[in-house]
Amino acid sequence: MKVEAQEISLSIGGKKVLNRESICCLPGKMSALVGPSGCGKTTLLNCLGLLLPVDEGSIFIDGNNVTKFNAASRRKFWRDYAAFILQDYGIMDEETVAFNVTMESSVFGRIKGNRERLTQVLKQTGLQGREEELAGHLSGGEKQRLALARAIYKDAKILFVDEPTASLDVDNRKMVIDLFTEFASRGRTVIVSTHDQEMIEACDVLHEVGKNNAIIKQVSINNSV
Ligand SMILES: Nc1ncnc2c1ncn2[C@@H]1O[C@H](COP(=O)(O)OP(=O)(O)OP(=O)(O)O)[C@@H](O)[C@H]1O
Repeated sequence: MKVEAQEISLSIGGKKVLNRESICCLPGKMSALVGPSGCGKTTLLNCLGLLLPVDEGSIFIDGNNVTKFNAASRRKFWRDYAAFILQDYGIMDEETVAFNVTMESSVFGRIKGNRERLTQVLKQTGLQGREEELAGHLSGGEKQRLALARAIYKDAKILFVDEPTASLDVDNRKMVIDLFTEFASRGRTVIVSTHDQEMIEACDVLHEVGKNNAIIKQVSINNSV
């Protein structure tokens, strides 16, 4: 799905965080939001994912203006089309790893959801065999990979990602970048806020936030899915 912002502005606490920012994120591509700390990457990502309202400008999903979506429409968008990997990971510490991925409770100790797929995504994210562990017992990097496992399990059309490699070592960072690349290669839209040079190099489009909509690198639009 195509995710587009046209000249969006947002002030928070009297400070203009986004100033007429425009961006177009295409399906099948990884789009990076880059720039120095505090330039508004997370804020822009949250606006694109309809987690934050904008003061001015418009957001379009596949050409539909979703700027004024009400709460029910936003919830439907999040449920049916979006997956988020945000800085707090959105992990439920009191629940098991399996629940955090499938979002379905186990019944009498039996894991619900697609068991085969669960096993597959946990393997892909290096969390194999840890289905029954409490998520609260995982390290920061493991929680980050758990959030990734949930997003892959859901196989959402659009993946919104904030600093996905921040707590990861070299091997896990490569694994995460490869997973996003594979996700995009299947026609998914990946939008990632990042400082990570390796992640940036793997992206198809770099959008420098707060710099008059500067696109530093852009793949040929003709190649888009
Ligand atoms: N809820 C908030 N209340 C007050 N100020 C905020 C809030 N959210 C963001 N800001 C401010 O907006 C600016 C942009 O923040 P944002 O988190 O989007 O930047 P960023 O580019 O993602 O930074 P980083 O790379 O450090 O994560 C910052 O100056 C920040 O202090």
